[in-house]
Amino acid sequence: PHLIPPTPPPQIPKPSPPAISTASMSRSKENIYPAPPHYGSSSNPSRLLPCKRPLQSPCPPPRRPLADVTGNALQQPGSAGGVEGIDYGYITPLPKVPKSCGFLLEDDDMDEAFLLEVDAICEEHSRSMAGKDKGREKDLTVERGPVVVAAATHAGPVCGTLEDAFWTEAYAIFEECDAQPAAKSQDEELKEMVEEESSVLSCGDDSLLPAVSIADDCVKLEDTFWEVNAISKEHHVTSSEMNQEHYVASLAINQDEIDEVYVEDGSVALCVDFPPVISIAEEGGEVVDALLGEVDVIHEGQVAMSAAKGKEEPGEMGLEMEENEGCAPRKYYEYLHSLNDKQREAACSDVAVPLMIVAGPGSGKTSTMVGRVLTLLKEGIPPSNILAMTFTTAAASEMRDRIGAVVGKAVAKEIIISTFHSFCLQLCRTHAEKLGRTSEFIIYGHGQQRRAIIEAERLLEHGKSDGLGDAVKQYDGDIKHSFKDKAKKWLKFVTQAKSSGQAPEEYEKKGDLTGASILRHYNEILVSCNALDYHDFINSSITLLTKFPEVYKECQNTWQAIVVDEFQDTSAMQYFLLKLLASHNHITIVGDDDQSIFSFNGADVSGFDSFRRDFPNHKEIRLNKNYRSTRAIVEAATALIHNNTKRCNHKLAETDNPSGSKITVKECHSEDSQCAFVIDKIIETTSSSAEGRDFGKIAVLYRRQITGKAFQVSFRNRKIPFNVHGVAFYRKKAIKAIMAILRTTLPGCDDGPWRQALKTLLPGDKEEKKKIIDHVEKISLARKCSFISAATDIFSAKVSGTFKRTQITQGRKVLSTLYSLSKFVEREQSVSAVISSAGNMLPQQYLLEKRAVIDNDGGKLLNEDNDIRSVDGRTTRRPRAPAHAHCWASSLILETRT
Ligand SMILES: Nc1ncnc2c1ncn2[C@@H]1O[C@H](COP(=O)(O)OP(=O)(O)OP(=O)(O)O)[C@@H](O)[C@H]1O
Repeated sequence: PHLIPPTPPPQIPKPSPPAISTASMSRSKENIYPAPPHYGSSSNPSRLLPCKRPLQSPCPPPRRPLADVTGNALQQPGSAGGVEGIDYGYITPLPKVPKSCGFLLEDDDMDEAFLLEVDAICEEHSRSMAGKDKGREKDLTVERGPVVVAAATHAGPVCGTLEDAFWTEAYAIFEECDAQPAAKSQDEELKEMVEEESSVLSCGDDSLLPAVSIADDCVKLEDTFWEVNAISKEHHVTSSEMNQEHYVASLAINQDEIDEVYVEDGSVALCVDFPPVISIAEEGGEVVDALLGEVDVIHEGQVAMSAAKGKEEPGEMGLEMEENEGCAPRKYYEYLHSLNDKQREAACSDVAVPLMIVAGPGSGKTSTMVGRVLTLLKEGIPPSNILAMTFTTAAASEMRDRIGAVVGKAVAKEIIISTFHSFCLQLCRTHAEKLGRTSEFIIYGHGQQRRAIIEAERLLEHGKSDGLGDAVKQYDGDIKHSFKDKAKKWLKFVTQAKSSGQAPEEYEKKGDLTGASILRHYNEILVSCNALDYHDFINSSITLLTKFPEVYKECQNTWQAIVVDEFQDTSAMQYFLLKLLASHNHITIVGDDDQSIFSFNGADVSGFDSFRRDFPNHKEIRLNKNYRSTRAIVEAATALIHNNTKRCNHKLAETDNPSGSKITVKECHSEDSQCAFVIDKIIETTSSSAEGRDFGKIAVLYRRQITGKAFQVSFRNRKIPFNVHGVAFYRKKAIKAIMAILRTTLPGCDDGPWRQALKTLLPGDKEEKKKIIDHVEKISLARKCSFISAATDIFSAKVSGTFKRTQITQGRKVLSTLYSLSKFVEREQSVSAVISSAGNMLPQQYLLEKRAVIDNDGGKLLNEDNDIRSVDGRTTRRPRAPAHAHCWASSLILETRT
């Protein structure tokens, strides 16, 4: 129907075209958070909340004279840009008028008198309308000319003839609506807020619910809206699909038409002069679930952060809630509010000033760091340009979760929260060719490093013996053993050299020619094996930043702010790297020299002094209050640490916590008595617990892996279920074995994986295998050929002076199995199938070391991957090897996928 308002519509300010560039339609990193919207003078911060899904029927309209209603509410196709011939509802810019209980009259002849009459009828009926026939709002008919009613839902206009009964009914509806606000829920309040401050995308088909409503000031359309559109497109949700699914989407709105009502597929949108709000109404169906999720996340972040922009920095106390209430990103300020004064001061201090936070244990440094990152975001630094360095992946994920809780997961996901090593690894992989490697370079762990050291020793020895003629003589068993004996020492030497960034030339200068030569050979071996070790990650990253200006520039542009956790554990080289990355001064370090635990890895607590020296304009804040421990623990720890004469920061730890029970110190004279004491204590504690035995609340910390093993045996014997934390996935024997087997399938695989694969796959006991491998190594060295070609030669022989015939046959079988696997790899597309095959190759007795152990009473003994671990080689129930192999391979497959 052609809709005509009974009175000239009021002057609705025609919004200017959106000041938005097409670039903003893309989800540009720089512009994720648009400028803050103007939120008016609302005094209730909760009203700033975005309306999340679902937005159902709008707020009930107040009773109003018809003329007013029509006068304010109506939109004509002509005036508002609607498309003729399409039945559409209308948008009422609330709160001027009720949103959708308008009366749309479509008769040219309707004049003022008519309207007065209608008003009179309204008036009349307004006195006698107590609850009749509620819920018939969509079936109304009217007598005196066609009237369109957009009833209390967004169902859209319904035509009919005017009659008294109509008004009675209409007012009955109003009454009903008026009654509702009495019991307003939070959702309703929110909904009401949205209605007041937004326009609603409505539709002309009463079978459709409004799906997306966008409000914007129309002068500057927020990027969020375009993000929603982009996501809709990403999810291939078209408006017609949505209609099929009973959705109306915002897709109908085009950038050029944003200042007008636009209609497509029955949907109508109008932008009015209110803050941007997106609300989503959903009605089942999977089509847009992902979309809704994404929109929610973006929206959360957008609202929090766009509101944060433009806010004044919190004052001395960090917060000026009252003043800023109207535009504060609630969660951010709530978060800051949860911090104590010192923590808040640290979190909110000027982002351009280097900041050092010296924080005692349990003093909320993680909480403060989270606050700091939130402030960086608030200051407009895009999340993807913030680099947070932590020392463990667990710390990284905790931090991300905590940030995500405030700004939303999507934003938190964009922040680079990484360990030093994984950050550097990424950098090295990206620029691997500059380091003389390919991006698939191998990472050498401890075992491989040791072998490379032995190799370096041999090369050194070889160099020395070059002039001696019969080189082979040099490589007899004794010399080889001496290489191995010295390997530990040289590995330490190389580690120290690398963690202090020393090159072979520097040792040469100092006159340490042997050290220089070992280091040089070691580095050359790694280059020729396309490998880097853990220390190389840091050193090579420094090389990239210092020798390649383009890499430096790229990093400067990317990492606009850096936050470092556990600063006390940074090594000299890591510190140097930080200094390079943070030449813009946007750096925050958090740490506590009392908690330095990585000195074995080159950690250098003097980093605090270096920071003070290198960033002279820095600000220093100390957090002393312990929230985590009882007073007894805090005092004992303080007393103990006072004995450390090398401390550079003398901090006084305080706590408001209760004193708690006293600490028991028990001196045990053997490992067994220590285990027995601890287990007795556990049993005593759990037996006296009112909640019944809950072993899960007890933790046992031990200093060395070997002690852990003794505990595991004792726990098994005493039938106490336990988990073991701490063995990294890739350090598990089975995983290492599978990885080595897989590596042998790579072209040009070096000796290490072959050696490990043979060790895994050859039958026999440890000694027997060692003998075979040593012999192969000896031959490979003497012939100057690879390990695998020596092994192939040895096992191809029919007879051997060294080995029994069965051993040769077994060796041949292993090589043939590995060869079959490499052929399989060539034709198999599925990585999972390849990993499974490698897993299935592991011999049974090897797997039994890691078999499932079901305790007599059914209790499970679990390690951190929920894989049940044996502790002493005995089993109570032996699973079949293939099933177990599959289990390990599955873990690896999973790991590979992630
Ligand atoms: N201002 C505060 N008010 C109340 N509790 C707090 C406050 N700050 C931190 N906490 C609580 O103290 C505990 C320790 O906080 P957090 O994990 O941030 O400290 P931490 O310094 O990182 O600890 P650690 O030194 O052990 O790594 C947490 O339970 C946290 O909720």
